[in-house]
Amino acid sequence: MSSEHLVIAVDGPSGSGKSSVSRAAAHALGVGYLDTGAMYRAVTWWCLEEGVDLEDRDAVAQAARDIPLEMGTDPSTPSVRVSGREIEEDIRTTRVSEVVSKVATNTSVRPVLQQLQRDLIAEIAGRTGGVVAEGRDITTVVAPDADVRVLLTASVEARLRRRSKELHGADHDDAVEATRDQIVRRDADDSTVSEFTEAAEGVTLVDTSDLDFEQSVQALLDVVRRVAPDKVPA
Ligand SMILES: Nc1ncnc2c1ncn2[C@@H]1O[C@H](COP(=O)(O)OP(=O)(O)OP(=O)(O)O)[C@@H](O)[C@H]1O
Ligand SMILES: Nc1ccn([C@H]2C[C@H](O)[C@@H](COP(=O)(O)O)O2)c(=O)n1
Repeated sequence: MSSEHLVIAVDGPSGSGKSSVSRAAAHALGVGYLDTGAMYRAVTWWCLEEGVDLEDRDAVAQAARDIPLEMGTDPSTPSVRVSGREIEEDIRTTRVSEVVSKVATNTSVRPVLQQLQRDLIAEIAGRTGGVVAEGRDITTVVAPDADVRVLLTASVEARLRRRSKELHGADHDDAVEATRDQIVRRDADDSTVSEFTEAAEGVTLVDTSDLDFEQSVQALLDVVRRVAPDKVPA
């Protein structure tokens, strides 16, 4: 990327650790953070609140244009606001998770949010000296010219175990099965509109299947320091 600021793009499948690892890396680097999945979730939440039919593609695209959305960009205090109301917790509920792919696979919505994400990436990077932006299409569509582009992945088994621990506090077989829809079905739906299973040209693959959380953060930071040493804040 031609700007003087450090732009890091991270994509990956559900439960790979994109959000938590990207947030920790942004914190370590002292730069801003953008969770683009939270933007699809916020539009979904707003449509449910406003009674917009998620099957009505044009109405949902209009909602994506109209939503009074404010994305928090401090990696230590994630925040998503709509009309001034904090909805960070509301957008993580099963009610939203179950249907968010309907919004994310709406090809009239995607260009609206993608442009908003490009604008936010430029604004955050200018304000904080850099940004880690994560999602499914950041390395390929939103910021293909980012300084550092990483596909953060992990095996389906590892991702199911992680999400299962997060949602159910356990990773025994029943809990893992209860989590399958959140990982496998959602990835299948989402991958119809974005490529996040294989690293595109120039994108570094980081497989965290056998890494713990701290090691995953370190692996991402290692790539950043190797690929863009001159832009890493002192
Ligand atoms: N390397 C790791 N080892 C163990 N647990 C991890 C690791 N990376 C992330 N986690 C944990 O896995 C869970 C899922 O991580 P996270 O929410 O960051 O994934 P994600 O890729 O952003 O998922 P989604 O796209 O569905 O939001 C979290 O509880 C997180 O703390
Ligand atoms: N750049 C992005 C970010 C997210 N999505 C989709 C994938 C999910 O269906 C939904 C929520 O994402 P999550 O919070 O689970 O990472 O949004 C996308 O299509 N493109």
